[in-house]
Amino acid sequence: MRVGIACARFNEVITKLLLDGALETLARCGVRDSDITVAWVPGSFELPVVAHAFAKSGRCDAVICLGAVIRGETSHYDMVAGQAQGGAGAVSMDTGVPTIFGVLTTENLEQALNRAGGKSGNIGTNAALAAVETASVLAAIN
Ligand SMILES: O=c1[nH]c(NC[C@H](O)[C@H](O)[C@H](O)CO)c([N+](=O)[O-])c(=O)[nH]1
Repeated sequence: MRVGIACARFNEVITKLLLDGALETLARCGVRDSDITVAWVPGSFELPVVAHAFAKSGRCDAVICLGAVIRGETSHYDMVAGQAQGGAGAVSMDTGVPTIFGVLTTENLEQALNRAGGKSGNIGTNAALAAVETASVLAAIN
């Protein structure tokens, strides 16, 4: 299975933890390092365009978008989060390549840390599992 991961650098203290969780989970699922490509983008707003490139490349069976949008620190929270969510969904439907939304949208940094390997788990891990399962389902159908 080949996986493309688009990771936002904004709030990198969080997104690096999400990426670590995703990579560890993909390895546990048997995905080879050589079949994983990670691309860093400035922020979550840029995730969809890189996800689309991964999906259209023909070299990814699944794409994972990782980011952290924190309301307490931005006046355009809804726009950034909306673009990331809507964009990831559009890539999935436009290309047929499962594009997983692993973007945290939280009120504050503490909530984000709790969901990046803290007491609420790691959204990066969840996203990796969703990518592997959905790609497997599609492979069985197609
Ligand atoms: O990923 C994020 N990008 C953010 N902004 C940058 C945005 O994603 C774009 O990179 C930027 O608007 C340039 O297009 C955030 N805030 O503004 O706070 C944020 O919380 N998270």
